[in-house]
Amino acid sequence: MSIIEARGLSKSFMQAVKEPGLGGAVKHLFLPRHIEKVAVKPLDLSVEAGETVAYVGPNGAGKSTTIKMLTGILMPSAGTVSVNGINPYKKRMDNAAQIGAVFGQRTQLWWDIPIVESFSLLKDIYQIPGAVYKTNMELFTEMLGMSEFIHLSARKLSLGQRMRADLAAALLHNPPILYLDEPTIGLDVSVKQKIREFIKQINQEQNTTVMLTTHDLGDIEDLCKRLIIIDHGAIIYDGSLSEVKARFAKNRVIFFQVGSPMPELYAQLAQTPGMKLAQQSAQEFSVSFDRYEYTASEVVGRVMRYGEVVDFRMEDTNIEQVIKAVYDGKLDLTGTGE
Ligand SMILES: Nc1ncnc2c1ncn2[C@@H]1O[C@H](COP(=O)(O)OP(=O)(O)OP(=O)(O)O)[C@@H](O)[C@H]1O
Repeated sequence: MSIIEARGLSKSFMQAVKEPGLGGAVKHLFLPRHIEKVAVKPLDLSVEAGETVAYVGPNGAGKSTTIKMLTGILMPSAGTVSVNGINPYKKRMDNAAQIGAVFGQRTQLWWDIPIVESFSLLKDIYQIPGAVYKTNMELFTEMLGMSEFIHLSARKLSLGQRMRADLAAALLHNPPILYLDEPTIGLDVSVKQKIREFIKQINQEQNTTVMLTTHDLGDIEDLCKRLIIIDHGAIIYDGSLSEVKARFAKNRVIFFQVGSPMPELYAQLAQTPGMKLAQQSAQEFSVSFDRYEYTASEVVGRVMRYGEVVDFRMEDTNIEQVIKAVYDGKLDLTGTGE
C-alpha cells in the first residue's frame, strides 16, 4: 500500500460575503451571508515511500489546503486519507510522530529560546532516543551550517537561518514523510542550494518521502521526480517530470547574429519541418528546433553555409517555461500523466 493514499479527498470553506463599508459590516452582523468555496475538488492521490513529489499550481489552486488535509491540520469535507496507515485528522498525535512539516511562512520553533533548546524540547516531545538525537544534531548542524546561529533564539535569526533551523527541527525524529510548503521562499541562491542538497541527501539516505509545494520551479528540477499540477482545486497532471520535459520541453532555440542578411536561408528554414525561424532584424534571428530531430551542430552548420556567423547562443526550453504555459492556459497537460 502507498505511504500516502487519498480517495475522493475534498475541502470546501464557507466564505463570508460582506458588502463594502460600515453599512455592509453592520448588515453582515445581523444577516450574515456565506458562499461555499470549493478549495479542493475530490481528488485521488497515491504516493509511494521514498518518492519526491512536486505539488504545484498557481496561487489559490488548493495546494496548501491539500497539504493541510494530509498533515491532519484540516478536516476534509469528504473522502478518505491515509498516511502510513493512519487517518491524519483523527490520530493527530500518532500522525505527528511520522511526519515532518515545514511551512515556509511560519516557524514551528519557539520564538524566544535558543534554537538548540527548541531542539532539545522537540527531543522530549517526540521521545527521540539519545543516540538518534546526537547523530542527527551532528549531521544537520554540519550539513545546514547551523553552528553559527544555533545558540540564538528564533526571533534573532535571518530568514535563511530560520528556514534551516525549521528543516532540522522537522527531521530530528526521523519521520518517514516530509511535507514542505514553500521551503525556499525568499531565500538567496546559496541557502536555497544548501537546503535542496540537504533534502536530497535525506531522501536518498533515509528513503524519506518528500512532498513539496513551491512557486520556485528550480526546487522541482533539483528535487523532484514526479510532478503533480493542481488548478482550480483539481489535479490536471500527475506524472514524471522527465516525461513532461521530454514531451514539452523538447525545443531548443539558437540565437544568431550574422555578418549580412541571409534571405535564402530564411526562405529555406521557413519550409523545413521541425525548425522555426524568428527574425529580430535583418542580421539577428533565432532558430527553434526539436532537439530529438536535429542536433545543435546541424543547425549551426546549416546557417554557416549561408554566410558569416558573428555570434550565437543556445537556450533550452526548461520546465519553468512549460509550467508557466500551463498556468497561462497555453498548454494543456490533461491526459498526459499516468
Ligand atoms: N480558511 C479558509 N477559509 C476560506 N477560504 C479559504 C481558506 N483557506 C483557503 N481558502 C481558499 O481556498 C482556495 C485554495 O487556497 P490554498 O491556500 O489551498 O491555495 P494555494 O494553492 O496554496 O495558493 P498559494 O500558492 O497562493 O499559497 C483559495 O481560493 C483560498 O481563498
